Amino acid sequence: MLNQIQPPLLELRGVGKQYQLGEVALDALAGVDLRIERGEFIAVWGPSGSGKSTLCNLLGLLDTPTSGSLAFDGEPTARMSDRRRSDVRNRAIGFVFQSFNLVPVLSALENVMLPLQIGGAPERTARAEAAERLAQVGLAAHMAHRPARLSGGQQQRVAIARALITRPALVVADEPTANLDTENAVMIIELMRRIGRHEGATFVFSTHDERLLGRVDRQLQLRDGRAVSDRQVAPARGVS
Ligand SMILES: Nc1ncnc2c1ncn2[C@@H]1O[C@H](COP(=O)(O)OP(=O)(O)OP(=O)(O)O)[C@@H](O)[C@H]1O
Repeated sequence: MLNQIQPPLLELRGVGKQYQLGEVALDALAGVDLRIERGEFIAVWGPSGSGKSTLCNLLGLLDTPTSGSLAFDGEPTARMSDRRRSDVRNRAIGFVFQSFNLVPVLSALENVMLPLQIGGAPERTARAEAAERLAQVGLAAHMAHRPARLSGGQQQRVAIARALITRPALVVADEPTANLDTENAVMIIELMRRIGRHEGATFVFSTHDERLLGRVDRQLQLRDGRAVSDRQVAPARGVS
């Protein structure tokens, strides 16, 4: 039976993030109301300085709002201890970064294994699951390569495999295509979309590239720290 009372994956009410720069207070985000459900594929877009990274950091529980409330899976983050917040982050959230952030001395396979090993999984299990993930992103033939031997698009695919290895409910990707050419950017977005759809994971990625917006289900536009438009462009998939 459908569970009608399941809370949204993320719920933001009047969220603000203010930075104090000497005497001056800067509102990087102000009054953001947002509900994100399981299985959504969302682009956060807007010009430089509009608050995309700040929002990604809040959604990924890397940072906390200075006003308003944010709940992850129904649990208000304001009531989470630092320890609890990092537990939730490690268990339920994967990250993809603009500059890939792979460990240069490790192979693609070892990079993808890392989150499982940090979580205490036996090496054999981690190795098998990482191999499966790399195959899923089309890199079965590149598992032994170190990042320097991979193209930017391939490195980002390794990073996606790494973000997914713990089967997170949410993947937050801050400008994942900023260092890629258009062909690779489209490939990365399509890959995230396909995997999100297949596994019911929620993907939120930020971009300033409007050409990518046609490939998402929902477009959240930021300007000067405010959500100025929130468009559902494809039916929400949710998770059955
Ligand atoms: N740690 C910080 N300290 C002070 N101000 C900050 C900090 N982080 C961000 N800001 C400011 O907050 C505003 C929003 O920044 P943010 O990085 O979220 O925007 P963005 O849309 O991601 O920009 P970009 O596309 O250039 O990455 C900007 O004015 C920025 O200068």
